[in-house]
Amino acid sequence: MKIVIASANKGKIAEFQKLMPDDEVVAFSEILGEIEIDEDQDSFKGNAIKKAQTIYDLLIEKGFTNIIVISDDSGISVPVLNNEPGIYSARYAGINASDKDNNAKLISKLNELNLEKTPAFYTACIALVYNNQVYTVHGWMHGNVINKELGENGFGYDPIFIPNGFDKTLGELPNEVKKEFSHRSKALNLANKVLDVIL
Ligand SMILES: O=P(O)(O)OP(=O)(O)OP(=O)(O)OC[C@H]1O[C@@H](n2cnc3c(O)ncnc32)[C@H](O)[C@@H]1O
Ligand SMILES: [Mg+2]
Repeated sequence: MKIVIASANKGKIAEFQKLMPDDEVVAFSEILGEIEIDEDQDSFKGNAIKKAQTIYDLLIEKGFTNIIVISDDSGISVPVLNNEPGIYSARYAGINASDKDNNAKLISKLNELNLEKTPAFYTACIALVYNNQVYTVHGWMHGNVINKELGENGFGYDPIFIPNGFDKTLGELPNEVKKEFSHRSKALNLANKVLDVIL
């Protein structure tokens, strides 16, 4: 089945392709080119719906029929920092901030509090649009963030995130390990259950 991913994040798109090996998973940019969507909603859910619906409407306008669009709005929350950066994870260190910039900002916040390590969790909201109906599901992954980057695997905050039950960061652990229990995998499992019912 052809599923259009309403994301411009290469790390996320790669994870979706690995998580759905039997489907044809296409990034929206391959069909529509580059599009900026203003993530101005106040929740992961609001932004996920906005991204999925925007791409779905553009594809319908182009004459596509019977398509499934999936978006992902996600981020990391650190309770000791009042759940920062949360929905602002992509632009924590400013608009157009790189993963390195965002990790450096989070590390500096930990250092200000003299913390080498503190609990944190990832959230992913996946919005799915099919037949002009929107469905949303969430997944979470708990662990700790540390005040140094370790490893090159994954993307985003993965080099500073140690999932519960492990003593290595997601930057050090193989991608296959993250796939087993990530916020994105858990949300996608629920999205697949929705697809089982609506298709
Ligand atoms: O909106 P799209 O186009 O999907 O791409 P994005 O990178 O802007 O994605 P978000 O708006 O959802 O922001 C998510 C932020 O949280 C980070 N993030 C989300 N999931 C992650 C994961 O599995 N591992 C590491 N960082 C993650 C990611 O690096 C971004 O900085
Ligand atoms: Mg975004």
